[in-house]
Amino acid sequence: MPVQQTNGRVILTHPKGASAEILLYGATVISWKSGSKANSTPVERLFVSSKAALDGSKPVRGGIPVVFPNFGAPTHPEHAKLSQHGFARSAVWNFDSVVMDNEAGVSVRLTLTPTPDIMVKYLRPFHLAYVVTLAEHQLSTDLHVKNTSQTTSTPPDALEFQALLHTYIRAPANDVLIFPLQGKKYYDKTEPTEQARNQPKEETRAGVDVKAFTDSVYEDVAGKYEVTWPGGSIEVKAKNFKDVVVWNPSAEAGSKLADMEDGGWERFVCVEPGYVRGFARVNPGETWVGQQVLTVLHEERAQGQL
Ligand SMILES: O=P(O)(O)OC[C@H]1O[C@H](O)[C@H](O)[C@@H](O)[C@@H]1O
Repeated sequence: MPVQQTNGRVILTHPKGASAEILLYGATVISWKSGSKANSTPVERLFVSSKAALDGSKPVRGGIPVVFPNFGAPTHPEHAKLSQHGFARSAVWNFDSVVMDNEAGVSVRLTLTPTPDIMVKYLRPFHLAYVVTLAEHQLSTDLHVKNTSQTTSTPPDALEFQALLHTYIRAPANDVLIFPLQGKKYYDKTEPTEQARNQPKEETRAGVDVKAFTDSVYEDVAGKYEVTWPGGSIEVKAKNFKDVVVWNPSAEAGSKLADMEDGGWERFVCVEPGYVRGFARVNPGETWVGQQVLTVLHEERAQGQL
Protein backbone atom coordinates (compact mmCIF):
# COMPACT_ATOMS: atom_id res chain seq x y z
CA MET A 1 0.00 0.00 0.00
CA PRO A 2 1.71 3.23 -1.12
CA VAL A 3 -0.37 5.36 1.27
CA GLN A 4 -1.34 4.13 4.72
CA GLN A 5 -3.10 6.00 7.47
CA THR A 6 -2.70 4.73 11.02
CA ASN A 7 -2.81 6.32 14.48
CA GLY A 8 -2.76 9.91 13.31
CA ARG A 9 0.05 9.24 10.84
CA VAL A 10 0.22 9.00 7.08
CA ILE A 11 2.92 6.80 5.61
CA LEU A 12 3.98 7.12 1.98
CA THR A 13 5.93 4.38 0.27
CA HIS A 14 7.49 4.79 -3.15
CA PRO A 15 7.83 1.70 -5.38
CA LYS A 16 11.61 2.29 -5.63
CA GLY A 17 12.06 2.07 -1.83
CA ALA A 18 11.78 5.62 -0.47
CA SER A 19 9.30 6.38 2.30
CA ALA A 20 7.95 9.33 4.27
CA GLU A 21 5.89 9.63 7.41
CA ILE A 22 3.66 12.58 8.28
CA LEU A 23 1.93 13.30 11.57
CA LEU A 24 -1.55 14.79 11.18
CA TYR A 25 -0.50 16.82 14.23
CA GLY A 26 1.09 19.87 12.65
CA ALA A 27 1.26 18.12 9.25
CA THR A 28 4.79 17.45 10.41
CA VAL A 29 6.87 15.23 8.16
CA ILE A 30 8.79 13.18 10.75
CA SER A 31 10.68 10.84 8.47
CA TRP A 32 11.99 10.81 4.93
CA LYS A 33 14.02 7.81 3.93
CA SER A 34 15.61 7.87 0.53
CA GLY A 35 18.44 6.21 -1.32
CA SER A 36 20.71 8.06 -3.71
CA LYS A 37 21.66 7.45 -7.33
CA ALA A 38 24.79 5.60 -6.22
CA ASN A 39 23.22 3.64 -3.37
CA SER A 40 19.59 2.62 -3.45
CA THR A 41 19.41 1.69 0.25
CA PRO A 42 16.99 4.13 1.90
CA VAL A 43 18.63 6.30 4.58
CA GLU A 44 16.89 8.68 6.99
CA ARG A 45 17.38 12.24 5.74
CA LEU A 46 15.63 14.20 8.50
CA PHE A 47 16.55 14.66 12.13
CA VAL A 48 13.98 14.14 14.87
CA SER A 49 15.16 14.45 18.47
CA SER A 50 14.72 11.25 20.47
CA LYS A 51 13.15 13.53 23.12
CA ALA A 52 10.64 15.05 20.68
CA ALA A 53 6.99 14.72 21.71
CA LEU A 54 5.15 12.84 18.96
CA ASP A 55 1.87 12.60 20.86
CA GLY A 56 0.47 16.00 19.94
CA SER A 57 1.39 17.61 23.26
CA LYS A 58 3.83 20.09 21.70
CA PRO A 59 5.39 20.91 18.32
CA VAL A 60 7.84 18.29 17.10
CA ARG A 61 11.54 18.98 17.65
CA GLY A 62 12.62 17.82 14.24
CA GLY A 63 11.32 16.74 10.86
CA ILE A 64 9.58 19.55 8.97
CA PRO A 65 7.27 21.61 11.21
CA VAL A 66 5.01 24.02 9.27
CA VAL A 67 5.28 27.61 10.50
CA PHE A 68 2.14 29.75 9.85
CA PRO A 69 0.90 32.53 10.13
CA ASN A 70 3.79 34.05 12.10
CA PHE A 71 7.49 33.27 12.23
CA GLY A 72 9.00 33.72 15.69
CA ALA A 73 7.14 35.93 18.12
CA PRO A 74 4.14 37.66 16.52
CA THR A 75 4.74 41.11 15.07
CA HIS A 76 1.44 41.58 13.14
CA PRO A 77 -1.50 42.89 15.22
CA GLU A 78 -3.73 40.07 13.90
CA HIS A 79 -1.26 37.52 15.29
CA ALA A 80 -0.92 39.09 18.71
CA LYS A 81 -2.48 36.17 20.62
CA LEU A 82 -0.49 33.50 18.81
CA SER A 83 2.57 31.79 20.16
CA GLN A 84 6.02 31.50 18.56
CA HIS A 85 5.80 30.17 14.96
CA GLY A 86 1.96 30.21 14.94
CA PHE A 87 -0.63 27.47 15.18
CA ALA A 88 -0.13 25.33 12.05
CA ARG A 89 2.58 23.19 13.66
CA SER A 90 0.40 22.37 16.65
CA ALA A 91 -3.04 21.90 15.07
CA VAL A 92 -4.39 18.56 13.93
CA TRP A 93 -4.72 18.61 10.14
CA ASN A 94 -7.21 16.59 8.09
CA PHE A 95 -6.22 13.88 5.68
CA ASP A 96 -7.86 15.09 2.47
CA SER A 97 -6.81 12.83 -0.39
CA VAL A 98 -4.23 10.86 -2.29
CA VAL A 99 -3.18 13.22 -5.10
CA MET A 100 -0.95 10.89 -7.07
CA ASP A 101 0.17 7.32 -6.81
CA ASN A 102 2.57 6.11 -9.48
CA GLU A 103 6.29 5.67 -10.28
CA ALA A 104 6.76 9.42 -10.65
CA GLY A 105 5.54 10.08 -7.15
CA VAL A 106 3.27 9.26 -4.27
CA SER A 107 1.49 12.32 -3.05
CA VAL A 108 -1.04 13.23 -0.37
CA ARG A 109 -2.92 16.36 0.57
CA LEU A 110 -3.66 17.46 4.13
CA THR A 111 -5.84 20.45 4.97
CA LEU A 112 -6.41 22.84 7.85
CA THR A 113 -9.29 25.28 8.32
CA PRO A 114 -10.13 27.36 11.40
CA THR A 115 -10.95 25.18 14.41
CA PRO A 116 -12.60 26.47 17.60
CA ASP A 117 -9.16 26.41 19.29
CA ILE A 118 -7.61 28.48 16.50
CA MET A 119 -10.56 30.90 16.38
CA VAL A 120 -10.06 31.84 20.02
CA LYS A 121 -6.71 33.36 19.04
CA TYR A 122 -6.99 34.13 15.34
CA LEU A 123 -10.04 35.52 13.57
CA ARG A 124 -9.06 35.38 9.90
CA PRO A 125 -10.80 32.90 7.60
CA PHE A 126 -8.28 30.71 5.70
CA HIS A 127 -7.85 27.35 4.07
CA LEU A 128 -4.47 25.66 4.16
CA ALA A 129 -3.54 22.68 2.04
CA TYR A 130 -0.24 20.87 2.35
CA VAL A 131 0.77 18.54 -0.45
CA VAL A 132 3.60 16.13 0.32
CA THR A 133 5.05 14.28 -2.65
CA LEU A 134 7.58 11.49 -2.44
CA ALA A 135 9.65 10.62 -5.50
CA GLU A 136 12.58 8.22 -5.81
CA HIS A 137 15.21 10.65 -4.42
CA GLN A 138 13.04 13.65 -3.65
CA LEU A 139 10.53 15.03 -1.20
CA SER A 140 8.36 18.01 -2.17
CA THR A 141 6.25 19.91 0.31
CA ASP A 142 3.85 22.56 -1.03
CA LEU A 143 1.91 24.87 1.23
CA HIS A 144 -1.23 26.41 -0.30
CA VAL A 145 -2.68 29.36 1.61
CA LYS A 146 -6.15 30.47 0.51
CA ASN A 147 -7.88 33.60 1.75
CA THR A 148 -11.49 32.48 2.16
CA SER A 149 -12.76 35.89 3.24
CA GLN A 150 -16.13 36.77 1.64
CA THR A 151 -15.64 40.46 2.29
CA THR A 152 -15.79 42.59 -0.84
CA SER A 153 -14.14 45.83 0.14
CA THR A 154 -11.73 48.34 -1.31
CA PRO A 155 -8.88 47.90 -0.62
CA PRO A 156 -9.37 44.12 -0.58
CA ASP A 157 -9.48 42.24 2.71
CA ALA A 158 -6.03 40.73 2.22
CA LEU A 159 -4.75 37.87 4.37
CA GLU A 160 -1.30 38.82 5.64
CA PHE A 161 0.92 36.07 6.90
CA GLN A 162 4.38 34.61 7.23
CA ALA A 163 5.08 30.98 6.37
CA LEU A 164 8.12 28.76 6.64
CA LEU A 165 9.06 25.10 6.43
CA HIS A 166 11.35 24.39 9.38
CA THR A 167 13.37 21.59 7.79
CA TYR A 168 15.77 19.69 10.06
CA ILE A 169 18.27 18.10 7.64
CA ARG A 170 20.12 15.19 9.16
CA ALA A 171 23.81 15.98 8.69
CA PRO A 172 27.02 16.25 10.74
CA ALA A 173 26.63 19.90 11.78
CA ASN A 174 30.33 20.54 12.33
CA ASP A 175 31.12 19.56 8.74
CA VAL A 176 28.19 21.17 6.95
CA LEU A 177 28.51 23.98 4.42
CA ILE A 178 25.57 25.76 2.81
CA PHE A 179 25.81 27.43 -0.60
CA PRO A 180 25.31 29.98 -2.18
CA LEU A 181 24.63 32.67 0.39
CA GLN A 182 27.73 34.80 -0.09
CA GLY A 183 26.94 38.49 -0.54
CA LYS A 184 23.39 38.05 0.80
CA LYS A 185 21.85 40.28 3.41
CA TYR A 186 20.92 38.59 6.67
CA TYR A 187 19.65 39.33 10.15
CA ASP A 188 21.52 37.69 12.98
CA LYS A 189 19.08 36.56 15.68
CA THR A 190 21.92 35.46 17.97
CA GLU A 191 22.81 39.12 18.58
CA PRO A 192 22.03 40.13 22.16
CA THR A 193 20.16 43.38 21.49
CA GLU A 194 17.03 44.15 19.48
CA GLN A 195 18.91 46.89 17.67
CA ALA A 196 21.72 44.54 16.59
CA ARG A 197 19.20 41.89 15.55
CA ASN A 198 17.51 44.39 13.25
CA GLN A 199 20.76 45.58 11.72
CA PRO A 200 21.37 43.72 8.45
CA LYS A 201 24.75 42.03 7.93
CA GLU A 202 26.29 40.84 4.69
CA GLU A 203 27.32 37.20 4.38
CA THR A 204 31.01 37.02 3.52
CA ARG A 205 31.47 33.25 3.58
CA ALA A 206 31.44 31.28 0.32
CA GLY A 207 30.02 28.32 2.23
CA VAL A 208 28.09 29.01 5.43
CA ASP A 209 29.01 26.77 8.35
CA VAL A 210 27.12 26.25 11.61
CA LYS A 211 30.03 25.46 13.92
CA ALA A 212 28.92 28.23 16.30
CA PHE A 213 25.35 29.03 17.45
CA THR A 214 23.64 30.18 14.25
CA ASP A 215 20.23 31.80 13.76
CA SER A 216 20.40 33.79 10.53
CA VAL A 217 17.51 35.09 8.45
CA TYR A 218 18.68 35.65 4.86
CA GLU A 219 16.40 37.99 2.96
CA ASP A 220 15.49 37.84 -0.74
CA VAL A 221 17.69 34.91 -1.64
CA ALA A 222 18.09 32.65 -4.66
CA GLY A 223 15.68 29.88 -3.70
CA LYS A 224 18.15 27.07 -4.41
CA TYR A 225 20.64 25.93 -1.81
CA GLU A 226 23.03 23.05 -1.45
CA VAL A 227 23.76 21.60 1.96
CA THR A 228 26.97 19.59 1.71
CA TRP A 229 29.24 17.62 3.99
CA PRO A 230 31.95 15.04 3.28
CA GLY A 231 30.07 12.18 1.69
CA GLY A 232 26.66 13.80 1.36
CA SER A 233 24.66 16.57 -0.17
CA ILE A 234 21.04 17.66 -0.20
CA GLU A 235 19.60 20.29 -2.48
CA VAL A 236 16.89 22.54 -1.08
CA LYS A 237 14.85 24.31 -3.73
CA ALA A 238 12.22 26.85 -2.84
CA LYS A 239 9.48 28.68 -4.75
CA ASN A 240 7.76 31.80 -3.39
CA PHE A 241 9.66 31.41 -0.13
CA LYS A 242 11.84 34.48 -0.70
CA ASP A 243 13.84 34.14 2.53
CA VAL A 244 15.76 31.32 4.15
CA VAL A 245 16.68 30.78 7.79
CA VAL A 246 19.77 28.82 8.79
CA TRP A 247 19.58 27.59 12.37
CA ASN A 248 21.70 25.44 14.60
CA PRO A 249 21.49 26.06 18.34
CA SER A 250 24.87 24.42 19.15
CA ALA A 251 25.45 23.42 22.77
CA GLU A 252 24.96 27.05 23.80
CA ALA A 253 21.24 27.16 23.04
CA GLY A 254 20.57 23.48 22.27
CA SER A 255 21.25 22.29 25.82
CA LYS A 256 18.46 24.61 27.02
CA LEU A 257 15.81 23.01 24.79
CA ALA A 258 13.94 20.47 26.92
CA ASP A 259 13.06 18.27 23.94
CA MET A 260 16.53 18.25 22.36
CA GLU A 261 18.47 15.03 22.82
CA ASP A 262 21.99 15.29 24.24
CA GLY A 263 24.33 16.49 21.51
CA GLY A 264 21.40 16.54 19.05
CA TRP A 265 22.60 19.84 17.59
CA GLU A 266 25.61 17.98 16.16
CA ARG A 267 23.29 15.86 14.01
CA PHE A 268 21.34 18.40 11.97
CA VAL A 269 21.21 21.76 10.35
CA CYS A 270 17.94 23.58 9.83
CA VAL A 271 17.65 25.19 6.41
CA GLU A 272 14.21 26.78 6.42
CA PRO A 273 12.74 28.34 3.27
CA GLY A 274 10.15 30.90 4.25
CA TYR A 275 8.42 34.21 3.71
CA VAL A 276 9.38 35.75 7.02
CA ARG A 277 10.65 39.29 6.42
CA GLY A 278 7.49 41.31 5.97
CA PHE A 279 4.20 39.57 5.15
CA ALA A 280 2.87 37.70 2.15
CA ARG A 281 -0.54 39.07 1.07
CA VAL A 282 -3.31 37.16 -0.59
CA ASN A 283 -6.62 38.71 -1.63
CA PRO A 284 -10.04 37.12 -0.98
CA GLY A 285 -10.62 34.02 -3.09
CA GLU A 286 -6.95 33.80 -4.05
CA THR A 287 -4.29 31.27 -3.13
CA TRP A 288 -0.56 31.65 -2.47
CA VAL A 289 1.65 28.60 -2.87
CA GLY A 290 5.08 28.15 -1.29
CA GLN A 291 7.09 25.12 -2.28
CA GLN A 292 10.14 23.28 -0.98
CA VAL A 293 11.82 20.46 -2.90
CA LEU A 294 14.50 18.38 -1.17
CA THR A 295 16.69 16.23 -3.40
CA VAL A 296 19.45 13.80 -2.45
CA LEU A 297 22.36 14.86 -4.66
CA HIS A 298 25.35 12.74 -3.80
CA GLU A 299 26.24 9.51 -2.16
CA GLU A 300 25.59 9.52 1.54
CA ARG A 301 27.58 8.83 4.63
CA ALA A 302 27.68 5.20 5.71
CA GLN A 303 24.45 4.27 7.49
CA GLY A 304 24.55 4.63 11.24
CA GLN A 305 27.37 7.20 11.15
CA LEU A 306 25.20 9.93 12.64
O1 LIG B 1 12.08 26.19 19.54
P1 LIG B 1 11.24 26.50 18.34
O2 LIG B 1 10.02 27.34 18.67
O3 LIG B 1 10.87 25.28 17.57
O4 LIG B 1 12.12 27.40 17.38
C1 LIG B 1 13.33 26.94 16.91
C2 LIG B 1 14.03 28.01 16.07
O5 LIG B 1 13.25 28.27 14.94
C3 LIG B 1 13.83 29.17 13.97
O6 LIG B 1 14.94 28.61 13.36
C4 LIG B 1 14.18 30.49 14.61
O7 LIG B 1 14.94 31.31 13.72
C5 LIG B 1 14.93 30.30 15.89
O8 LIG B 1 15.06 31.56 16.53
C6 LIG B 1 14.23 29.32 16.80
O9 LIG B 1 14.97 29.14 17.97
